[in-house]
Amino acid sequence: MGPTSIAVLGGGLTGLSAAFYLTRRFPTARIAVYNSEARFGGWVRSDRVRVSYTNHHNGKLENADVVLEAGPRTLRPNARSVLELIHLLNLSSTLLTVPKTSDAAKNRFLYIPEFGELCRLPSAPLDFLTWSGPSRQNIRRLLLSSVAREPFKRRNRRLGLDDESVDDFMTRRFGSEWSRIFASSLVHGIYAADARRLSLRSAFPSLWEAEERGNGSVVSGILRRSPPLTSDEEPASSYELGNLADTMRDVSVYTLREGISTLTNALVRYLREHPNVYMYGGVRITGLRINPRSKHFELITTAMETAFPTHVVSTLPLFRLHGVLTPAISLPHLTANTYTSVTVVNLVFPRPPPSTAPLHPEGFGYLVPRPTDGYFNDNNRLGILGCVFDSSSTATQDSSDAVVKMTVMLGGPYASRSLPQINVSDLLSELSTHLGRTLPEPVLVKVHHNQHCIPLYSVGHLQRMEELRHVLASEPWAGRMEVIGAGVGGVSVGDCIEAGRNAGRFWS
Ligand SMILES: C=Cc1c2[nH]c(c1C)Cc1[nH]c(c(CCC(=O)O)c1C)Cc1[nH]c(c(C)c1CCC(=O)O)Cc1[nH]c(c(C)c1C=C)C2
Repeated sequence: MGPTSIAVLGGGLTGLSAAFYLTRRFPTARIAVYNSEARFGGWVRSDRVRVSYTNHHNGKLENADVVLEAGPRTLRPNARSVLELIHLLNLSSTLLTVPKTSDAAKNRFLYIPEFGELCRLPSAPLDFLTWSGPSRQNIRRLLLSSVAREPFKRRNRRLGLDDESVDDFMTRRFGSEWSRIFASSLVHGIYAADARRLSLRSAFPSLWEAEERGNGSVVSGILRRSPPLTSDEEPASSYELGNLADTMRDVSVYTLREGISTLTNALVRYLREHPNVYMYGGVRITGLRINPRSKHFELITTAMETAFPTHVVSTLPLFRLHGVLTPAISLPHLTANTYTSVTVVNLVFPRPPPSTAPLHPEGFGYLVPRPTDGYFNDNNRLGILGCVFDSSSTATQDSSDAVVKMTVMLGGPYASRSLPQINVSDLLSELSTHLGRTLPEPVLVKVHHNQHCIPLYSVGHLQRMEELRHVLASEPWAGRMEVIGAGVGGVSVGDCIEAGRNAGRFWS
């Protein structure tokens, strides 16, 4: 029987996207979205904030309205699911794009404490010829020697190995120093996690495939032409993009005028206006069971009588779903992964006059690799994972360019340091060391502690999720409940929306 009443558990990006596409797929079904917080949107949180301060150079009172993000801040144009949603929700006019040729797109930095300065990463192979900066020899040695030697290294994947950590994979192919510096930084920027614990096949499946394609060499595999679409990939033509494919030509990243929340707010508006959709904000799920005789779902919440949906889409973090299931119907592997917590600190500074040095080089920002002796030493006291130079890419959101905004991310694998209490003067002093200049007093500091915001896919995650899907397809679930979202299959905005887009695809 097709769904007549669908419960969507979770009102973050995945839950809202799922509800949106379910209204299109099952226009007559009753759809209820349950969100534990009164505010929908989950980790996506953009705020427009007014800052007022006295300009010390001319004594004038200055005002600026700036958009600050507590979660994702820029989007990549290759995620078609995001573009489709922007098109379908009529948000194209709010797009702000960053061209591939801009400094924000080309200049990415690492802060490697041993080198004591920001090191720009090459953005193209020919960059090595014109590359400048005091650390270039060190980076060139590290980057080039390992990458150039890799194709000549013998195949060294152990027979029968079906997953390993990102760090083990990178060390095997490129060496331990390369892995510690580059792989750990990349993993900090995406997963805010320890590369020694993250599953390569879940986080970077294309590298695993490249190694196979390159007969053991990742570099050769990348240089070889990619295979055609795999059977579970959607052809580009199945997305309704309007003219967004053209708009996104030569775009590196993009955002929306009022920030990424523009998307979640528009979804909430659409769903609230839809007659068959019921939005329950500030309502927690406390229990989910299946009546053994009728086989109907029984959903117990903090707000209302028990609900009896015919179908359920759970977008809850897996450990939360585990907490609401009765033991009789518990599902496998829901507690196998831990979730990472990230403290996000938005900083707004007055822009220094043009005659003085800028606060930071133009660019995307920088990442800090794992310290040589791990996460529990004193080299990175505050547990800084990286810093984004927001003004380089999203200044067009703001009412004035008299201010500079940046965001520092802390915590993740430095677990014990990701505490909500941040000592701002310690933070500024550490950032000043990274940037090689003394930062002025910020005119605004905003701290968000994102507790358990990103799942850490441990080795074997893909296999475990396959087993979970298998159990959900059999009795008593019989395919009537789907478990989707960042906890299962991909942490990016595109992955979350894609998962929502596919919700209920096989219900008829
Ligand atoms: C709250 C902090 C987050 C950290 N990672 C993510 C969030 C929301 C999720 C994430 N970040 C990136 C990706 C890659 C795919 C994508 O959709 O772009 C994902 C899933 C990459 C990324 N990391 C940072 C930025 C600004 C971007 C996007 C732009 C780009 O790749 O050019 C910065 C950053 N994020 C985190 C840290 C520690 C960090 C540090 C500078 C954790």
